[in-house]
This record gives sequence, structure tokens and C-alpha cells, in this order.
Amino acid sequence: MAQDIVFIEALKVDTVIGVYEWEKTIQQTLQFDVEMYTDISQAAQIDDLSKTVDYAIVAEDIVNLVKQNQAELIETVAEKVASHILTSFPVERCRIKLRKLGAVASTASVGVFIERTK
Ligand SMILES: Nc1nc2c(c(=O)[nH]1)N=C([C@H](O)[C@@H](O)CO)CN2
Repeated sequence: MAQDIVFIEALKVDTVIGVYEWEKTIQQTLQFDVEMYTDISQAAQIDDLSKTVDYAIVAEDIVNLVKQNQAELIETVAEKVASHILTSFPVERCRIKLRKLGAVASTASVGVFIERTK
């Protein structure tokens, strides 16, 4: 199994998210940390982006996915993002930490941390 990781840190996406009615009328910020387990050795050997995971494309996909799929729970969002990454990129395993910023008073952050395997 690949031990290499391509990662994205602190990707922020503004979207409609939440369980309560008042949350469905505002935009809130989700923040993603994503770790994608993939073998980078071939890409490194021949210096070729097409042989690894393009983090810019993944980041763009996450923004589009979140904005196009309105959800109540951050669990739903994290699961969708993980599923997309595993089915669309050469990634064996991914770990996603998803924070909902400013959601709960007096906290540094709240969120979910999931790990999914192909
Ligand atoms: N495990 C979760 N707990 C809560 C969620 C959530 O998505 N997952 N969401 C809410 C509300 O939408 C909250 O963010 C508003 O205060 C509460 N708990």
C-alpha cells in the first residue's frame, strides 16, 4: 500500500450548510484538510504531473461538489468528498478533516474526521 501523501490544507468553501431553518438562508464556511494516499514515485522519477494526483484539480472539484450539493450535516459532505476522490483519482485511501467554522460558540473548531479506503 502507498505511504506517500498528496495533501490539501485549510481549503475554505462558503456554502449553505446546516440542520436548522435559519442556516438554510445564510452562507457558512467549511474548511477541509485532505490527505490522499498515492504512490508518487513514478511522477517524481519522470517529473510528470499526469502520474500523480493534481491537488489543484482536487481542490477545484471539492469547491464545485460542495456548492452543487446542499446538505444539512457535515458528515454528508465529508462522505461525498471522500467518495469522489477515491473514484476519480489514483488514491487508495483518503483522510478528510472537515471543520465548520464559527458553528459553536466558545470552541476552537467543530467537525468530523473520516478515513475511507478504495
Ligand atoms: N455531528 C454533527 N453535529 C451537528 C451538526 C453536524 O453537521 N454534524 N450540525 C449542527 C448544526 O447545523 C450546527 O452547526 C448549528 O449550530 C449541529 N450539530
